[in-house]
Amino acid sequence: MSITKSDIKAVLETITAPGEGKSLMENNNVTNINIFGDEVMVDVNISNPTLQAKKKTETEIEKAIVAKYSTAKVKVNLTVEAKKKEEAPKSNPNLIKGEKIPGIQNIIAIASGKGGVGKSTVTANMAVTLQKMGFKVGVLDADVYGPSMHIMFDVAKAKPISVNVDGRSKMKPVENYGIKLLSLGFFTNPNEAVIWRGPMASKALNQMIFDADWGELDFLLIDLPPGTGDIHLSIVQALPITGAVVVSTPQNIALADAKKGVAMFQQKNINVPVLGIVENMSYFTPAELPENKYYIFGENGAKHLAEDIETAFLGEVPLVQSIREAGDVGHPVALQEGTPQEVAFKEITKNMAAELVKRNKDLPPTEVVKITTMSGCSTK
Ligand SMILES: Nc1ncnc2c1ncn2[C@@H]1O[C@H](COP(=O)(O)OP(=O)(O)OP(=O)(O)O)[C@@H](O)[C@H]1O
Repeated sequence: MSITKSDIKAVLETITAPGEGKSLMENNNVTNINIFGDEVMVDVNISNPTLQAKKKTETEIEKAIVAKYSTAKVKVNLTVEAKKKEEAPKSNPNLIKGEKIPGIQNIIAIASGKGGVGKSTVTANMAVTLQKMGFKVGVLDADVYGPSMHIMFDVAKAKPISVNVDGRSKMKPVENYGIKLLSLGFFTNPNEAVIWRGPMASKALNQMIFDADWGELDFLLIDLPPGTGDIHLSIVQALPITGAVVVSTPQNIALADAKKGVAMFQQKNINVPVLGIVENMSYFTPAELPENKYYIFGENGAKHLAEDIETAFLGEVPLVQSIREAGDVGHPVALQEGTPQEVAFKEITKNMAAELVKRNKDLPPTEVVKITTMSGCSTK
């Protein structure tokens, strides 16, 4: 039986180049196919210049064709050419346009300048609240320093399985409380310290986004690592983020770092809209004195910061024991009904969604940020 071009096209329909999101055929990566008897020559152009991406694409093409047509002698001519950047609209010269990830409507990054301010707690509870509002929600734990989302969702021992989607093998997110979750924590040994460098982290995250079976999502929340270093730039560089939420306590030292976090997203070459600031641990309320408020870390600090830097203030979360306990046992407080904590997260989430609607009306989609000169994050 002789091999035809349409046979080869059908095989190439099942392969995706790393980071492209669509099959080689759908994405117009295949520029030419020539067949002489058993010899099959495929010309492919991809936009990811890493050696790994090139090797992976070549090998997958060869393997897939030979698996179907065992006598085929396959030659892949692979070239790399970054896709041309669309011009930003004239009225908004600083904005970067971009491509969305198929099936995922909004990617929200949750960040904090300082560590331990409750970024993961806010992410988990915002995810639960969005799910209760009827949205389809996914969470990606990108905290390279200490992933915790698998614990907060009570799936610490789970491992994502591999599933076949349209002939392609994909990672299936673990699900609990109706929320899909992928975490770097699923792939690391809890007893071993893992040092992720920027390019490694963004590669792992790329896979967790593009090679995962997220299905249709209204929201994908990304729990970023604390801080504003190179690793953040690598992550932001790898993903088309719709908007960012910055979490801070009212304490001066945390606020100074939160300001840096906001500034990072607002950098000209990153340009991710900041949807607002959440103030966590605003005041302490003991369970036995629910009317009392003790402003341990200062009062209204994040509210004032939001005013200063003209960013929305999304709301405050009190410091209460039940929030910590709920996180530890893997049952976020937002799952409760009618408690002050649940109401606080509902308010914050509604405000975030309102800011997002404004953002989506006013701005074009954010492009995967392209940074070429930043030291230590040479992922491209
Ligand atoms: N409002 C709150 N009330 C009580 N405990 C809280 C509150 N917010 C967070 N915590 C607790 O504080 C600790 C740190 O919170 P969390 O892990 O969410 O912070 P983080 O900013 O994500 O930390 P990291 O910098 O390690 O990523 C956790 O034990 C959490 O349960």
